[in-house]
Amino acid sequence: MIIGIDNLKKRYKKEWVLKGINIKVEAPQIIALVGPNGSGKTTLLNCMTHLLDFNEGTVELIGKKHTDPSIFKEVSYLQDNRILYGNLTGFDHLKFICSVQKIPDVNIKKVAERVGMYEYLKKRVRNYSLGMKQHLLLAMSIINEPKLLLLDEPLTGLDPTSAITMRNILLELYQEGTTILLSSHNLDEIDRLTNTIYFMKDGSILKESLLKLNTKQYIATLNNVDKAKSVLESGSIRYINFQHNQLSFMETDMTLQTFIRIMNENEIVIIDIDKRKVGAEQRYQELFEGVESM
Ligand SMILES: Nc1ncnc2c1ncn2[C@@H]1O[C@H](COP(=O)(O)OP(=O)(O)OP(=O)(O)O)[C@@H](O)[C@H]1O
Repeated sequence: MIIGIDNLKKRYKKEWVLKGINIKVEAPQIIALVGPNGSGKTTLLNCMTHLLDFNEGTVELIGKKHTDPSIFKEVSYLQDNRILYGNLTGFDHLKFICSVQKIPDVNIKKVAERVGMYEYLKKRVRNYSLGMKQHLLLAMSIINEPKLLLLDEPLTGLDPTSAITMRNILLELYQEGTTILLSSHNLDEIDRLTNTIYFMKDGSILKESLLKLNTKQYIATLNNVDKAKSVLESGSIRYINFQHNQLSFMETDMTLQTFIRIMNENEIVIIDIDKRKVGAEQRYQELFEGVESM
């Protein structure tokens, strides 16, 4: 098991901020953790990596209990607010990791080239821009060639070129067999990286998250949406409310042919029908911005 999280619960004083998280990952994947501010993403990553204790549940990473210190040979965590030392160079930071983890120094040059920070490797970190710091943090996270890479908001502060570099590196690592779990608010980037998204809200992973993205969604404009809704509800067919005269449905819930047949049988006129692929942004809006789901 690469990630095995079972009923993880965490509270701060009386407030439960993780309310029973379950995640199972058995083969390499890229997974995105998406949710509004305060939904519990950082807390979850911190609990997984034993930076925080939790109240209930278990966490297993790379087949070992998360408290086993030996996991950090194979698991890396790029934290959101990780502290770097201004007076040290990028090289010093990487060298430190190499000595602690007994990684050969030749990896420093290799990783610096890979993330595009070779030119400023010997500069002091206090002279780095936000994006340069993010490069260094990424280099520090991948120098051990981890099997599992956890990243909290890795795209913060990156210009478009750096974001592309980051994306390409993550995709390469995935192809080499690394599992990646990242939190991000950048839904366009997430769409380019993966269609496996866990949507988090108030400390839980939403069940709707299990819907695979990139399935087709149809949006139908109808002469009588209310009637269409009650017909679909009576057949327990899932739909999504849209504008006042539109509703939409996923092809996984009902084929287009079935929809047309049901509308015809009930004398509902289909004025227009549009098709699109469901991306992360749209799914986010449906889940968090009040576009109702049944
Ligand atoms: N040290 C703490 N003490 C008390 N409550 C905390 C603490 N850290 C986080 N919280 C609370 O836990 C909840 C989850 O916070 P968390 O930082 O995990 O959310 P997040 O999804 O990572 O948010 P963001 O997208 O803003 O980074 C929030 O309600 C937050 O206020």
